[in-house]
Amino acid sequence: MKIRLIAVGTKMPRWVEQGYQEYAKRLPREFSLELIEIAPGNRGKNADIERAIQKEGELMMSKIRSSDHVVALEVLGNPWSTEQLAKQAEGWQMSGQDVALLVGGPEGLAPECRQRANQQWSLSPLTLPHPMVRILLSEQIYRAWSLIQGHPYHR
Ligand SMILES: C[S@@+](CC[C@H](N)C(=O)[O-])C[C@H]1O[C@@H](n2cnc3c(N)ncnc32)[C@H](O)[C@@H]1O
Repeated sequence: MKIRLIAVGTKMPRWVEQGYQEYAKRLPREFSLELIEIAPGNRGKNADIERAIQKEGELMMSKIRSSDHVVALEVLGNPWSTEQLAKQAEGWQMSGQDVALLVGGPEGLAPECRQRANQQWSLSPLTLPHPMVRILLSEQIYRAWSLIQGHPYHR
């Protein structure tokens, strides 16, 4: 199974890239995590925010494959425990589908991306900054893999 993290935001600070890579690089090929960055829409002075979200949504949709199992990261999504996440991940593996995890920009995901999602996953009831979401995701995906494998990382 390949997991693709499709996330709004480019040119992240080094600590974000390092934090994300720290866990993503530990995953094996058969449970790999790949990051696809979506350029944020224009939010400059007098910018049309609706247009920015729409543009992000179009770009994100162009990266999702018709065969993907799509999981939208949402504050109000399902608050899976690590054990529940590991069960979900086993189900994703058994389905034979690749997985697309969607992370939105400052105002969240575009409506068509929300509609395309097969599941919604919440990392916390807190609204998190999207760079931090990437790092938490790579750590939790690695933790779920560790749990499935019986690897000592997850105790
Ligand atoms: C700054 S947040 C957007 C906040 C926006 N008001 C919303 O409700 O979606 C940017 C993105 O990070 C992700 N995100 C933020 N907090 C999250 C959480 N607690 N659980 C899951 N995803 C979260 C979502 O994908 C969101 O679209």
